[in-house]
Amino acid sequence: MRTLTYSMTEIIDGNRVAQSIRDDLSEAIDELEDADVTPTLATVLMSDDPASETYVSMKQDDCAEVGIEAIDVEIDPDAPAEELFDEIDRLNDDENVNGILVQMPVPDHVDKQSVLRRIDPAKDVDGFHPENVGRLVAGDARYKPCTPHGIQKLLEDAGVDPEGKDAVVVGRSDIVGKPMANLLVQKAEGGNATVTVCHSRTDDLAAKTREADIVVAAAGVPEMIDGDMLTDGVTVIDVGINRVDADTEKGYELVGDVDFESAKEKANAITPVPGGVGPMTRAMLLYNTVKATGLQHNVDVTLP
Ligand SMILES: Nc1nc(=O)c2c([nH]1)NC[C@@H]1CN(c3ccc(C(=O)N[C@@H](CCC(=O)O)C(=O)O)cc3)C=[N+]21
Repeated sequence: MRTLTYSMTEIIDGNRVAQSIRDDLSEAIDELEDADVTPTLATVLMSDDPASETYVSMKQDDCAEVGIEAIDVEIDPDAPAEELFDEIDRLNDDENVNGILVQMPVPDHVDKQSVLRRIDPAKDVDGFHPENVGRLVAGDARYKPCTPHGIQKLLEDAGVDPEGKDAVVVGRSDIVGKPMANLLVQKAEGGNATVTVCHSRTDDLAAKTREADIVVAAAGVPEMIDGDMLTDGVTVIDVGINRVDADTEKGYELVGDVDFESAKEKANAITPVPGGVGPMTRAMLLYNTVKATGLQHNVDVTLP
């Protein structure tokens, strides 16, 4: 008897999952409207980097789609840091503003940690303020950082429960790697994994990733994880959004931290770039903005 085996790899559609989050946010937004409150997000851009400009404008479009009011603040990247701090203070004091996002990176002459500390933690919809980081680590998160939270939603959608699994996070950034590892290890839904955090000083990365049931690639190095570094049946989450020069209309193409074609041969499920994690990051920003608005106005909102 011959056994025919074949495997189907699920391509996890971040655009679809993000759309369903946006749709499901309408319930909470209606509940806020019933209380005469329109959730409002202020984005602050102090950069002329085209990628940053693109991301901020996408966030504004997302807000318009779901009925969140967007306030768009731009600061000359050559202006003194005080100008940014004054703007943050003004937004902190503005009762109509529920969420504040200062697009990273800020210019070199602006101290990033001071920016993160300056934002009212109640309006810190990125979840980057030390108070919110502390609460996350303590297992009492208020605003989960958008990218790791979005990844939890993608895993859930793909039917991958991290509980009991070996998860390898590649990258130790404050905005993705560290909070991702924290969420995956926590004794909570979407957590309970055994987590290894790898980074640029890791000895024999491939030996670690080959042991993983779930790999989250967030190192910011184009296509650094390939199929040879993975085991059969792995779930691969690619956080990379590297712009590499290419002969396209825009002059670049987006490449993940994962070599998609070879990784797909091993994976049971994998996120593409674009159309994977990126749209989820934006959807969870809307989620946090709605959550923030509910908290600030004592409205018990129904979140997806
Ligand atoms: N305070 C702050 N908060 C952030 O959340 C933040 C930040 N600063 N600085 C930069 C990074 C990057 N980031 C992205 C979000 C969505 C996409 C995204 O939607 N990407 C699309 C494609 C985008 C394109 O076509 O260029 C996709 O992957 O399908 C990308 C990148 C948020 N960030």
